[in-house]
Amino acid sequence: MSTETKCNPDLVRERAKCTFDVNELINLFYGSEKATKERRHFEDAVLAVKELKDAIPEEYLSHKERYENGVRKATILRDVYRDYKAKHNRDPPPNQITKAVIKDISPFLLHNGMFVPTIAGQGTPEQQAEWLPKAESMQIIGTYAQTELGHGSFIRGLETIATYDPKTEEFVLNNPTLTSFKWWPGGLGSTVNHCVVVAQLYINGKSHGIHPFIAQIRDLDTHKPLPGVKVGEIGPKMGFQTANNGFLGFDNFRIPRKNMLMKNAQVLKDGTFVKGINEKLTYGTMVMVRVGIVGDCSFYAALAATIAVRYSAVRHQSHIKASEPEAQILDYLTQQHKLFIAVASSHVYRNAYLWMEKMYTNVMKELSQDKQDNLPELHATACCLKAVCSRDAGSLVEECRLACGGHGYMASSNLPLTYGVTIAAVTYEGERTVLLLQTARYLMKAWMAALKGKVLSPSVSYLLNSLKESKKPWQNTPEGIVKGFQHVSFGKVKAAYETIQKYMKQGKDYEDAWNLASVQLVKASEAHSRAILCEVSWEAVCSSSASPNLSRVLQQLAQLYLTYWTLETSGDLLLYSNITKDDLIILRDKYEELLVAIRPNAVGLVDGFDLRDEILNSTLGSYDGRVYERLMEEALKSPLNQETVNSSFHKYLKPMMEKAKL
Ligand SMILES: CCCCCCCCCCCCCCC/C=C/C(=O)SCCNC(=O)CCNC(=O)[C@H](O)C(C)(C)COP(=O)(O)OP(=O)(O)OC[C@H]1O[C@@H](n2cnc3c(N)ncnc32)[C@H](O)[C@@H]1OP(=O)(O)O
Ligand SMILES: Cc1cc2nc3c(=O)[nH]c(=O)nc-3n(C[C@H](O)[C@H](O)[C@H](O)COP(=O)(O)OP(=O)(O)OC[C@H]3O[C@@H](n4cnc5c(N)ncnc54)[C@H](O)[C@@H]3O)c2cc1C
Repeated sequence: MSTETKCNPDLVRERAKCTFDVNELINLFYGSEKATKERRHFEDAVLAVKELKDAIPEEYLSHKERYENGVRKATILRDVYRDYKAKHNRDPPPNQITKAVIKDISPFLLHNGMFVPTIAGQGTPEQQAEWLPKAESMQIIGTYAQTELGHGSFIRGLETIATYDPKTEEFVLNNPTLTSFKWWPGGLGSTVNHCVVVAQLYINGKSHGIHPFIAQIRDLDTHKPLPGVKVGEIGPKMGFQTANNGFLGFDNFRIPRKNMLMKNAQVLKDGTFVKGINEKLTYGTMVMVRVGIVGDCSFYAALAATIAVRYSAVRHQSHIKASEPEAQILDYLTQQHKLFIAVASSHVYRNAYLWMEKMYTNVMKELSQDKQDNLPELHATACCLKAVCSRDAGSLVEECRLACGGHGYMASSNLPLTYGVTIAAVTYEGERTVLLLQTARYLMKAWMAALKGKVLSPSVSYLLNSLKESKKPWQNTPEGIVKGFQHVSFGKVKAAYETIQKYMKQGKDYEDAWNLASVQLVKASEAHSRAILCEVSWEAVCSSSASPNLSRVLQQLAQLYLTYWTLETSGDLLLYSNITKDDLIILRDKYEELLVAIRPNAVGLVDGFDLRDEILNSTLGSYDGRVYERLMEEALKSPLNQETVNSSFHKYLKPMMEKAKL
């Protein structure tokens, strides 16, 4: 982090007021002092590589140049990772330094994030031994090719076909229609030479559902598409410009039998199909990534909050009192209302991620012992938390951007790009509504079990408690609010269930009744997610090892999250819990008191995310607060400022002006 010598005086004053030790917060957020040290050490090593610095901002490059620059930097970054591993005999610590280097999305994201994990998770030990060393050392580069032009959400409807030919012991891959073309996979455009292709398996004319296959699609020397492969890039998007998303189609393209990833289902030499213990295990990589996305949401909320809070401390505009100098915009309560929820939410998502990671690890361990009891709970929880956190995080980033006024609209603030990247997660790895409806299936089953008095899984056991406790009076405490959200979820689950029953009594079949109740079902899933987020984050804060000074502030943040959402969803609470109008008025006042209480620590709290200037990549958010100087410095980098008179003056403007004289 930079020293404070050249710091903006407002930021110096803000840091002096902080009531807790920022380093303690950093160490708590990232796990330990050791973890902080190692992460910073690795970040230093990356940032020391001169070739990773951009000569001009990426926004001035063409689509093609931007991609090429992304690949260039991704390969250098990969060397730094490899060298670190060789020197320390372990992977680099978790870090976000790729953001300081690639800025947008790495063309290798899908290689590291899904190609390698799919081989590890879906391959037999022999398949892992064949492909993992090559993939991990980047002798081969891959992606995860599942989505097609015609189908993304409903993956049983995928049209890519893998037909088994027992004579040659090969699968023949085909994309028979335009809609069957793979569309979206990151890196597919021009980077990868391999992919995991998800395709419908046919043996002797019989369909056996979708399965993952490894296909080499480009020559390793020339990088030309292999015969029978049509591949390309899909063009510019809202973000993800350097992710190199692509399309892919096969025409009678043959791969050996051993290229079907066979940890779950298998195809024997003679074409016998052997079912796996659970066909949904084929969806395993998606579950893992959904868990990871909750962690990403914490990062993006922290990044946007750091930029907007620091900027708001430096920016002065208008007066609170006419007799006083222009106020820091951070002193306006409305500004605090916009920003502090982003700071609080980052902590909430972080705690939810750590909680989900534990659940994921436990279930993976159980699956390795052929125990699947907790898989449905993992799937349902990962679906709804991914759906709710990604949408909330996108809205928080946008609110932070708006809170920076006009300057938030500048690319150099890094808030527009951050919004584009954050909001993509609402769609990828399972579209929001579709995932919430998956959770709703689980909630309906849990509700039916609750009605029968059965024991429920931990994440839904509150449904049983709520059945018993619904008449207890409301309590205006954090624990009481958590219970309140559980009552809302309980009420919405019950209402959705009863709506389905109502339609069925009217003669509708279950599927139609489900569709007619689906707005309520989605809302029930959202309420369930909110109840989990509130409970998990409050418990994490209560059980944290923080010092009293830090603990006080973390509790304020957690309470801010609870009261913010109580006030946002007060209608639901009035409907489904025993909260009263008077309770809500008390909580409204409490919320405003919390904003005021957090205000002196706002800059300390975002410093506690420990995001370096290079990661923030923002004129508005740097540690030293030199906002106006950086805005001007960045503007001067515009190619239009590299010449006094642009040629368009002579070509167009002058002729136009002269014509106008005639
Ligand atoms: C912990 C460590 C974390 C480390 C993190 C690392 C992170 C790395 C980051 C990397 C970033 C990567 C960037 C990603 C870029 C984007 C990539 C992509 O988008 S890839 C494509 C993603 N596509 C999707 O997500 C598709 C969404 N659709 C589906 O998943 C499915 O079609 C569906 C689940 C919506 C429906 O499937 P279907 O087979 O039709 O099932 P049913 O609805 O009929 O349900 C039947 C039954 O199955 C259960 N089920 C469904 N899925 C699962 C599952 N994954 N696991 C367990 N069980 C599952 C479902 O609940 C039903 O159960 P039932 O008891 O019958 O109700
Ligand atoms: C930036 C980005 C990167 C991506 N990277 C990859 C990748 O690397 N590999 C890959 O394979 N894919 C990738 N994808 C694709 C992504 O996984 C899909 O776009 C996503 O799963 C959504 O599917 P869809 O586009 O078919 O949306 P659709 O399902 O067509 O959604 C359109 C609308 O229909 C609604 N809808 C659909 N089904 C239902 C239903 N059953 N009930 C109610 N409403 C429904 C949705 O709610 C939504 O409102 C990426 C996508 C993006 C945006």
